[in-house]
Amino acid sequence: MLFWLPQILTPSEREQIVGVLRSGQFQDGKASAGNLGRNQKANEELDFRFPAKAELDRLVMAALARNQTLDAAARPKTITRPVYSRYGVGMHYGMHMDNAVMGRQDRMRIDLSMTIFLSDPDSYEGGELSLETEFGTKTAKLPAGDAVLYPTIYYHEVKPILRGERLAAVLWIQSLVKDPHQRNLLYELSQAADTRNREAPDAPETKQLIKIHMNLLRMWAEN
Ligand SMILES: O=C(O)CCC(=O)C(=O)O
Ligand SMILES: [Fe+2]
Repeated sequence: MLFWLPQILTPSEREQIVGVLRSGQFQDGKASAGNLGRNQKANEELDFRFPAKAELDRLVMAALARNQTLDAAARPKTITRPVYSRYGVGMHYGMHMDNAVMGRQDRMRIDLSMTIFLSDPDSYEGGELSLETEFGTKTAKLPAGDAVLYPTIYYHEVKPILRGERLAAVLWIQSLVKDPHQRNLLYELSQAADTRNREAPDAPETKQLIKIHMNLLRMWAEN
């Protein structure tokens, strides 16, 4: 399941990030690519040593932490720091698989990938994120401040930029629930439980839904 998370960043947060990126030091994205992605990757990324990056990371992490859809859809255990990428005209990231495991000392399994779109989609041409799913090719080119969240099980690419510039923040998540199917069932169940809890908080089936949701999550969550 692919999730569209509208306005995960407020307009002012997005502007703050873009403002810092305007004066940022970028380096060749190949530096951070795994072996699998290096040849496909033609973009630039904010230097991880750039002093203002820590402040941006805090801002993004706080935005992720308050997003309830993300919590229900991903059940995050660990979230990487964001990579801030810049694609100018002609840049792209060809078809690749993201690494299944990241980190050196603190290794984490990668279950979900996320792109937060930072540029107004009208300001650049091309630059769609395109995913090869079991339901065919799905593309995302979202309004600035919106994010797409997807299980890291698909080949995907960023199409070449034909005009303008595409800024994005990308990050990866280890979930408490590693099986995408179980995660999706829990997401739907939490939706149903929330809806019934709003409509009929005292109904017996509301209690039942909440109980099943909690106990399935307990059964499937691994720490
Ligand atoms: O920028 C994007 O939308 C995705 C980038 C990507 O696939 C990656 O960094 O692995
Ligand atoms: Fe990727």
